[in-house]
Amino acid sequence: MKIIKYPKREDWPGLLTRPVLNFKEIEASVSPILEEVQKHGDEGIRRLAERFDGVTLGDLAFSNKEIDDAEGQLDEALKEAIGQAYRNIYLFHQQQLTAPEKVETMPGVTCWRRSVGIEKVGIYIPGGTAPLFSTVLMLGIPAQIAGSKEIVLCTPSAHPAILYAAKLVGVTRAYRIGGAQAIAAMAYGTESVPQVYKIFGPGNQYVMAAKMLVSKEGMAIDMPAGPSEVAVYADETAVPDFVASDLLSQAEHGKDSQVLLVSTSVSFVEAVNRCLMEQLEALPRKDMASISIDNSTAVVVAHADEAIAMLNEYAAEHLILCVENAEEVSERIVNAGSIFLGNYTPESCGDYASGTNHTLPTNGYARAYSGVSVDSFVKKITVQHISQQGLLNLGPLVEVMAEAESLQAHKRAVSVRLKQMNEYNEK
Ligand SMILES: NC(=O)c1ccc[n+]([C@@H]2O[C@H](COP(=O)([O-])OP(=O)(O)OC[C@H]3O[C@@H](n4cnc5c(N)ncnc54)[C@H](O)[C@@H]3O)[C@@H](O)[C@H]2O)c1
Ligand SMILES: N[C@H](CO)Cc1c[nH]c[nH+]1
Ligand SMILES: [Zn+2]
Repeated sequence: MKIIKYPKREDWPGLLTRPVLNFKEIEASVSPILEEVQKHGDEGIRRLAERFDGVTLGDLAFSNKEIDDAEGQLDEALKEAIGQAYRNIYLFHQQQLTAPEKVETMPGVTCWRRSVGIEKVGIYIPGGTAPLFSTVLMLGIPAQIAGSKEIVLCTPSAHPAILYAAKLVGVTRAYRIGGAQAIAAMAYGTESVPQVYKIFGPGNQYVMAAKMLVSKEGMAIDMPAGPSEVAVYADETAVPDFVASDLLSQAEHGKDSQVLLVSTSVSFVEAVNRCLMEQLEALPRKDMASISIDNSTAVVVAHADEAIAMLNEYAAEHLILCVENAEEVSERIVNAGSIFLGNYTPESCGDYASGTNHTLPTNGYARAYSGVSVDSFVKKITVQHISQQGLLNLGPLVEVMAEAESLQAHKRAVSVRLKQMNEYNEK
């Protein structure tokens, strides 16, 4: 792990830049993929799957039989774990649905908002390096709670746990399509894949770039959720072995994942680094090969205030606070996707089963975006009702405002009603 001690303030931006993402280059390779699907539909998808996944696709959709048979291929312990994760995630997300409250802004003028599930949603489930069936729960459960009628799933992996989870969350159609071509299929629609109204889900840099490109063309997306990352802020109350394990857990997502440790203690950082090396060496050879710590950095700062300023500038997807008074410190964090407090709250628990959502903004987007929630799957429609008395109260001031904007037809829509009410009252 690279260790940087007491960097100058002006060096922070360079230090905190996610090093591997060059959006211009990635977009240039993703644009032709989108075009191929737009022009050639299913055939384009098949060609791209051969090229990028090395597979020859027959039917693009998983059959009902494949989905039904998936359950039989999972052992009981995994099914039970998925079941408990489902219940925790459901419980946490269900609280996010709030009942509409009617507000009387003036006597006789009532306004409220209704939440309506987006009817057709597309969820992308990463499966290039690992079959992330937990993501099916993270996207499917809020879609279910929101009341989305059509849930289309795309993934490059045919792992039975993905298909089993898809059935649990009520996916209507599932397709064996991965990468940017999956995003294109759901954005434009093809002979087999229906076009959706909003696309959700994390993925590698190609998937994330594809989502951003189709969003420029008007497709709604949840957020830019690319390669996973974690920042840990730890002091001497933290356990170096635990911190090292958290850093490795996100480095495991791929070579483009970045992990960052911030601390005010040089000796603590060095202890974490030793643990990191020991843990890496203890891994079986095949796992060792898949974890890269090339993008791991530890920064030692002089003061807690500086650490908090740095973390707010970095805006991590996941932020673990293993410091004294972690909850108080968390109140000072304004940019992060999801925060984990204390020595016994590993990020892995949020990744799978504590209840919160693991689809979160990466690459600094946590400055402006939230992670996925039920809100991401609903539209809020405002409704209002004005009684005759309400129009008598509100109408005259609308007439004044419309007149001032030189919009006579707007004014008339009020005047015609006020006039009718006056005539009626005079009779
Ligand atoms: N931010 C989040 O909330 C979050 C959550 C879970 C996972 N993730 C991230 O999701 C990612 C999963 O990545 P993955 O690769 O395992 O699976 P993936 O499903 O995202 O991508 C695999 C697909 O990428 C395409 N591809 C591969 N090489 C390509 C190339 N050179 N050009 C164009 N397309 C190419 C292939 O078609 C393949 O099907 C990881 O980076 C992980 O960190 C993020
Ligand atoms: N850490 C990933 C991004 O939040 C989610 C995940 C899925 N499986 C394991 N981890
Ligand atoms: Zn993870």
